[in-house]
Amino acid sequence: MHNAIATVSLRGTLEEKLAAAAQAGFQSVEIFENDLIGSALRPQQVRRLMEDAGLSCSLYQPFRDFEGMPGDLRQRALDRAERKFDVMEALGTDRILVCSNCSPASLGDRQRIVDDFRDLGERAAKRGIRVGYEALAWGRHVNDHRDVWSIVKAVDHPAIGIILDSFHSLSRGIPSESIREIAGDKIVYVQLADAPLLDMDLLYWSRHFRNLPGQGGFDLARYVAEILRTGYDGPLSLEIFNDRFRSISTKLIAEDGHRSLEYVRDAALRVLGEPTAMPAPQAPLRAEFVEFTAGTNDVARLGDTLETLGFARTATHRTKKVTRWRQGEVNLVVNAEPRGFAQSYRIVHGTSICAIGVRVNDAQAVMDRAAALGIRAYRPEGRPGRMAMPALRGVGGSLVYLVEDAGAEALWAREFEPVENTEVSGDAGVRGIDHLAAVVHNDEFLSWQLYWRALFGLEGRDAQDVIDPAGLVHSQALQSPDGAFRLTLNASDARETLSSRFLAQGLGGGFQHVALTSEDMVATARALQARGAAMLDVPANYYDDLAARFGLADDVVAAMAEAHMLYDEDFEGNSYRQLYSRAFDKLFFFEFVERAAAYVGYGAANAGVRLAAQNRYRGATVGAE
Ligand SMILES: O=C(O)c1ccc(O)c(O)c1
Ligand SMILES: [Mg+2]
Repeated sequence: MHNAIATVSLRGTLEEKLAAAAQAGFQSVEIFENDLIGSALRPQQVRRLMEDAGLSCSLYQPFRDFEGMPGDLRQRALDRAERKFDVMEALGTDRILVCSNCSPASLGDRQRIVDDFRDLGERAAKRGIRVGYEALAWGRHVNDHRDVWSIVKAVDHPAIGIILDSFHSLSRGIPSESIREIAGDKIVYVQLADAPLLDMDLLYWSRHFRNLPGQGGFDLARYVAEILRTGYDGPLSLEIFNDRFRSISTKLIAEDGHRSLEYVRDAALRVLGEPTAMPAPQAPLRAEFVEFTAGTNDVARLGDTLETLGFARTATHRTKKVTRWRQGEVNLVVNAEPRGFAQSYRIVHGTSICAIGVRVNDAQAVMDRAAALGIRAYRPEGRPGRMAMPALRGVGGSLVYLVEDAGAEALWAREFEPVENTEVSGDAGVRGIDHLAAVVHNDEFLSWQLYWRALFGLEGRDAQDVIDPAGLVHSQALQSPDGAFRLTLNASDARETLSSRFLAQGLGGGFQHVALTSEDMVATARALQARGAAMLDVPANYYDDLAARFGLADDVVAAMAEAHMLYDEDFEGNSYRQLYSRAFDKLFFFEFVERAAAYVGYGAANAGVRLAAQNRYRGATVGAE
């Protein structure tokens, strides 16, 4: 059992694809026919390249429109197969994929199909080749792996078996339990792909939208578990047709691909209750802190902003220029160190969120799982000094610190000296952190989903397309199963959306806002107003529409308008109330939310209104207009 990847999954020349696959740790590749045909390298040269890189060739594919051809076309198909066997010999592979026939000329007659495969099996056996038959979801007569299995059984030839491809099975909703019928030694090869759940023509969906296990909506853990249950121990291979993958970093996709296979194998073994090579994913218990990096000139200004939002400076770091701000259970850390990670991050991104801390039960187990998934730990370069807690590389170069639950309070006490006589003039009613929102490059949007899902077992919730006045923004929410830790990822191809401006101004992806919980949004709004917090204006039209949509009483709507509050309700009447602060240097802002326990969204219906409001402040600075 090893990790493989089809060359079609990666961008670049065949040489680049092979180099990236080897570098990322794959043991073998599927040579996709078009990649060979378009290459200046002869098959023998490709073989040498693979050997030099430590790769084997586990499959040649696809061989199209073979079975059930009428008249002369039948012999032509068999002759064509012999030519491909020659190529395979030169490439050094003994497995070929025959995908089910899509030709309008093909006949669906079962006996003919069985006879054709028996003929092909005889020819393949003479050359030491195994043929795998794959049901394309849009095959003309055969489009279901259960049909393929019944044909393979009828052919009953040692050189003929089945190839399973998760996309074709799961896009048609074929139950994974059906794999139990298949004999493990008749599975010639396994291809894996995930995909977003779209209501779309199967061929178009498959050719453009496949993605890596852990990036889409299929239950691949169960699919792979059923395959392992048959005793199959051949390669698990990625076959990803994705428009974006064709244009973005080969290295990124190869590395993410390898991670996705480690992740899905681990998840499948867990489904089976079998031992695995890495610790189980641990969902964060909560976001423990958010760390801001601020230059000396910005520290006071940021502090003033935090005070208007109801935070109090409660402690200073014992040895560093770092302060701890609190409100309710929320910890914000402001790092003004003149050297080190926070300072480096500040040089690149400006005063911004440079790290988050997540509370977990067992930090070492998270670090071990990260290592098994190829996620890099952070270790300060050149300054091997003590680190208060372990950290991992996260979005856009920011860090994810791990705070162990059992020692969390002791850690704070050890690192920070309480500030005496803090003037606490009441807060804004904030209790905790509802969610963190990150903006990432569109090219890395799927990469970050995989990171959080594979490492922490977060679950993907509804994807939303949000309308910014300057273009479309894709948003994907991820959360721990119990909702105690929530994250949204946002990305946009349009050049001037708020997300894209954040990326341009901050030179890369990162956390853009922190959503804080309140149990009484009206009181929070009043407290914020009293403290002089700069809040986002919401247009009157919004409130007219709100009254109409939810049938709210005039005085309720008037109170919301007065508070600049956004409101949403799900179909069961569970409510969500939101307020937004103005952005600090246009780089980050705060949201305040009051979430009914059963409300699972993020006020997507309000996002367009919020983005339009933020768009109106373009060019202006807080307090200047
Ligand atoms: O889209 C296709 O034609 C195609 C070809 C080969 C495959 O293995 C596959 O899954 C799809
Ligand atoms: Mg396939």
